[in-house]
Amino acid sequence: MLKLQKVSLDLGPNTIVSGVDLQVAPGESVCLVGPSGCGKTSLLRLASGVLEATSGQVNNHFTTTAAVFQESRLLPWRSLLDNIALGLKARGVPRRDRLMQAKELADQVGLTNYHQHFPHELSGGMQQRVALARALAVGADFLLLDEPFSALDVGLRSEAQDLVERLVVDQGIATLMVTHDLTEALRLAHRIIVVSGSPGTVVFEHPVTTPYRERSHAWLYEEAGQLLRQPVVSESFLFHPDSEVA
Ligand SMILES: Nc1ncnc2c1ncn2[C@@H]1O[C@H](COP(=O)(O)OP(=O)(O)OP(=O)(O)O)[C@@H](O)[C@H]1O
Repeated sequence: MLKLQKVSLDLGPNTIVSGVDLQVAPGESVCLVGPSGCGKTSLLRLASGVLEATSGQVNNHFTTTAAVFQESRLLPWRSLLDNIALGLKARGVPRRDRLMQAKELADQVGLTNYHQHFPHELSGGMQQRVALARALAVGADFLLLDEPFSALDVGLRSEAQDLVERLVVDQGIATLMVTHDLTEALRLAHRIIVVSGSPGTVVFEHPVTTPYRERSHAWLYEEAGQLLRQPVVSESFLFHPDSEVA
């Protein structure tokens, strides 16, 4: 369980987030959405322990937390398998064992035929899957995902979302994911949290109760439309239906 209670963060003279309460339960998938600069990434960094709250409490009771970012941050001079196995190396796992585990993970994320490829030989979507496999290699039970698919085109993004869905549904891995895309959040989340303002505060929460298998494209767009009808949501997406020119 991750629990943020009344968390505020000052960086230099600026208050970045203020009075944020946020929880992620074991196996739960939570998406943070909101306008640029409202403090979503800062909340992930607070959750990971990279940043310390100025006030309030951050308690992360997950055993192993791993993060995947917008850019895959792979080591360009290492093969796909070595990149996946990086965290295992740091933990002193012998080379044979870590390569075996890396192979299994590469297969799990659909990269069976690319074991010896280097990052520059992989597409952006493949690189993000390697980054996910690397997070899984260390046995993460909690994944922090910071817009991991925003640079991908529609097809690759959909494949990557499938993978995260499987991690959540089949393996019960908890996730806290930042995305600018409301349909992505609706597809992957058990709960959506809208952060807005400066400093950022939680302005809206939306539980997504529809089972994953029933979240069709039509449903996603209808549901996103419904959500955007709530002024607090549309305002945080800087979308003002009433002011649109006919
Ligand atoms: N190290 C820092 N020092 C001072 N201000 C910072 C620092 N890092 C971030 N900020 C400021 O904190 C605010 C929130 O940044 P953050 O990256 O958390 O927002 P975000 O919601 O994730 O934005 P985006 O959606 O554009 O990625 C921004 O105004 C940013 O300029």
